[in-house]
Amino acid sequence: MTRILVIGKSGQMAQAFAGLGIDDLYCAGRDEADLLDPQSLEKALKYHRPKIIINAGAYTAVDRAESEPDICRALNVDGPRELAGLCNAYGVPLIHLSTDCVFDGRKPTPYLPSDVTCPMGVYGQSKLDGEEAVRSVAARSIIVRVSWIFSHLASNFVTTMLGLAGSRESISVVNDQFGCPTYAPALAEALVTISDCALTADFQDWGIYHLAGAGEIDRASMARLIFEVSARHDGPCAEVSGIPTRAYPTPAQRPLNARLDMSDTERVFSVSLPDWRLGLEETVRVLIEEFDTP
Ligand SMILES: NC(=O)C1=CN([C@@H]2O[C@H](COP(=O)(O)OP(=O)(O)OC[C@H]3O[C@@H](n4cnc5c(N)ncnc54)[C@H](OP(=O)(O)O)[C@@H]3O)[C@@H](O)[C@H]2O)C=CC1
Ligand SMILES: Cc1cn([C@H]2C[C@H](O)[C@@H](COP(=O)(O)OP(=O)(O)O[C@H]3O[C@@H](C)C(=O)[C@@H](O)[C@H]3O)O2)c(=O)[nH]c1=O
Ligand SMILES: [Mg+2]
Repeated sequence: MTRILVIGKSGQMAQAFAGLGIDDLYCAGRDEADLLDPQSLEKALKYHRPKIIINAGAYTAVDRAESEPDICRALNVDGPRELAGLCNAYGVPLIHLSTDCVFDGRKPTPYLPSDVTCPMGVYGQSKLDGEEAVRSVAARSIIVRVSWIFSHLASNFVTTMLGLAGSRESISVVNDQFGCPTYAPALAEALVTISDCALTADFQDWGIYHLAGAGEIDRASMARLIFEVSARHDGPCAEVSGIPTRAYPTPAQRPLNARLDMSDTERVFSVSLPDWRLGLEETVRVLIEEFDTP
């Protein structure tokens, strides 16, 4: 029996869910549940008859989205809308993941779920439109905005930094983008707790929530910490020189302030994530073991 059906199999969060080793949690890859093919979604829903669905499928290439808006919107807006419609029809609540990129980062303090959104790029706009599509279609949905996910499971800022250090002595990294890094396995565990809460008979608190690792940092300091941990494990290291975002132009702009206020999530679900640095230790240790294994 499938209690929790996760949309996604090979992605970072999907792998983190699979890694929890929960018997009645099933991760469906796009061969089985394709966000671009509503019929396959319905087939998966009918087959697994889940109590709840977590959508971990998405288009996540922030820069590439600027030149591929159609596929980005198909995956982040149209797919979630179809999924939400099916969840409604079959009476299944939906947990949908979103991002700090729905904000423009101008707020000086951490963002509340109720703060005004203003995405700065195609990815952020698509995630915001996806949130609205899900909320308007599914009577029982929880949008969880997360940020700066990392792990040993897929490409992310930590793997990028360690990879670059293999061939460079010094790396320039932006020091004016602040956020809350989030360890994928800890996030997956917390999302299962949120699912369990949502499945209790008297749960009514559907809506938008924020969830990210405890502790905030800028990207350059995060890179330095990555190399500090790596040095302790005899892994690759590089000097980090902090630069302003305007000196590192990218196709898509990221919010300078990506920090999320998680107090609603703590209050409603009694869930919070541990300090992200604990996850960094584990991530770097495993990655270096993998480098060293012939
Ligand atoms: N990574 C980050 O830093 C952040 C991510 N998020 C959000 O978290 C969620 C998970 O992100 P993450 O795990 O990092 O993303 P990944 O890019 O690692 O994984 C993307 C997932 O999307 C799935 N997918 C792609 N195309 C389709 C399709 N046609 N049908 C079904 N599934 C498809 C992939 O499926 P398959 O398994 O079949 O390959 C894969 O599992 C997303 O909603 C993202 O927006 C929010 C903030 C930060
Ligand atoms: C590789 C590199 C990046 N950077 C900057 C670019 C960018 O502003 C920042 C982070 O780069 P990345 O491309 O790794 O991270 P990015 O893919 O933008 O991460 C985002 O992904 C999406 C999916 C989200 O939803 C966000 O929460 C966020 O996690 O670091 C440097 O300054 N120097 C470098 O050498
Ligand atoms: Mg990226």
